Amino acid sequence: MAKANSSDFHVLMFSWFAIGHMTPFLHLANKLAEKGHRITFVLPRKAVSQLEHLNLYPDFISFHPVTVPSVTGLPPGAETASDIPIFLSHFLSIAMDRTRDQVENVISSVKPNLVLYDTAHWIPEIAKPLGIKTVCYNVVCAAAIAIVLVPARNATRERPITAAELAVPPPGYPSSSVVLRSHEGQSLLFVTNPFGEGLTFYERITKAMKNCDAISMRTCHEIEAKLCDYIGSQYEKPVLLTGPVLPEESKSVLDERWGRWLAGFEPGSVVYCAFGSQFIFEKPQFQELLLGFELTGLPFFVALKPPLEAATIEEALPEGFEERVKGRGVVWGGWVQQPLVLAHPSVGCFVSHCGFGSMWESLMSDCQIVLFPQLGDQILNTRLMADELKVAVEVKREENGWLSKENLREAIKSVMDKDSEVGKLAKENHKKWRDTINPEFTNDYIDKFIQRMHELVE
Ligand SMILES: O=c1ccn([C@@H]2O[C@H](COP(=O)(O)OP(=O)(O)O[C@H]3OC[C@@H](O)[C@H](O)[C@H]3O)[C@@H](O)[C@H]2O)c(=O)[nH]1
Ligand SMILES: [O-]c1cc(O)cc2[o+]c(-c3ccc(O)cc3)c(O[C@@H]3O[C@H](CO)[C@@H](O)[C@H](O)[C@H]3O)cc12
Repeated sequence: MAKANSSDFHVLMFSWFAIGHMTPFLHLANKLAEKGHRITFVLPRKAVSQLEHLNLYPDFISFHPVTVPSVTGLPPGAETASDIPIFLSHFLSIAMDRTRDQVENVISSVKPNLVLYDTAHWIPEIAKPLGIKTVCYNVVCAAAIAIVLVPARNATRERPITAAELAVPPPGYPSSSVVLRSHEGQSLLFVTNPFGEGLTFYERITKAMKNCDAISMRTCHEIEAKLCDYIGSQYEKPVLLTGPVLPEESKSVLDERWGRWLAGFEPGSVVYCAFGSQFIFEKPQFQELLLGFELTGLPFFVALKPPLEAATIEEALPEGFEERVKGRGVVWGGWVQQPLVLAHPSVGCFVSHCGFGSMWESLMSDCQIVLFPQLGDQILNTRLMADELKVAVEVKREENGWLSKENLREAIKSVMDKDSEVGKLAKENHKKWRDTINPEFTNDYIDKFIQRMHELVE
């Protein structure tokens, strides 16, 4: 490929069919577009309308929809991970692989300078013969890759990884604090389960990283330097960091009904809770969580999917809950504009699963942060936030993983009570990090990333 300036540099993006992946890819597309690059963003048809409002540069970023084929095991109409329970992700990855011909056609006709992708391990097989460079862009923390998705683990289908193995980091892993506690290895056992035809999750992601020209990550040296270096040495590849990549502006305003409701409370008093685009609670845990919010006595705004055993939020609420919290608590089963909710002056606390997207959004907000991680990578994000940066509090679990309403209340109180030492410390540390990750800092990361991306294609 010929040398290209920003104005004629064309990037094609193709990420895992999940809102938690496509959203950070699109944030990066916006930053590249801001500096004159053109982007073709290939994504499931249905996701176009879900993400359109985040496209800040429609003249530079074109969405190219692909048709997600029907696959046995995948519910009809499912196109992204939000449409399915997590245990069906394997079928979605089969569907993703079956879009290969469509993706190949777009790549051949667009002839981008570079393809940025994740999960679709076959992208380099298409791009390389056309002389197009590829970058595998990871939107989970570096720790989540380094702890299991590296050649040093040498996991195979025939010899699935065990919880005991996962309790010990791989040889050379450079952190003693961002690790899994003994029972937490369980949450990563899925990596040697099938994830696409003839492949495990481990094989798929390690292949995606082995075949690319460079690995990229949505993180920064200031938080994960050693882990990024470890990944670079494991794969023997250059590692390009993009930094946190969050939009500074938004095209939308907060829905009037939430804006009006939140405005009825004191500044910094409302507790907001959300668990990302995929996670679904079981009903008993869902109800206990709500009872925990009730116990705090604080106003709260909970945005969660209805639990597994219920079709609607209303039918899943604890007995008498609605009357008891009337006027100070809302439980909403649909999508909310999370970044705008976090930016609302009345919101003072964010209770989350610590998905990587929510992690960065919480770090950039003014809110106190309470974490209750559910899946493997979220546990490591929580270690970063609560143990390394000390900006958040993790809710204590019972031995069996259960979150009690009392423990949730304690965690929230510990950051929201004016006189709490824990709360003061978290607030101070949080402020330091928010000040560090300022627009100049994030812009420098993007400039460096762009420079290295251009060097790669020269
Ligand atoms: O109601 C909602 C829920 C979520 N969101 C947005 O959806 C995104 C969710 O992404 P998260 O990474 O936090 O969480 P998800 O669980 O959806 O993502 C998943 O895939 C990406 C990984 O990095 C995460 O760690 C993993 O949990 C965030 O940007 C959040 O602001 C909303 O805007 N409204
Ligand atoms: O839970 C996870 C623990 C871990 O150590 C690593 C990952 O990595 C990824 C990942 C996915 C795709 C990539 O290209 C790179 C990394 C994880 O992603 C989540 O996997 C789920 C699989 O069931 C999927 O449903 C979800 O949408 C992905 O965000 C998780 C871990």
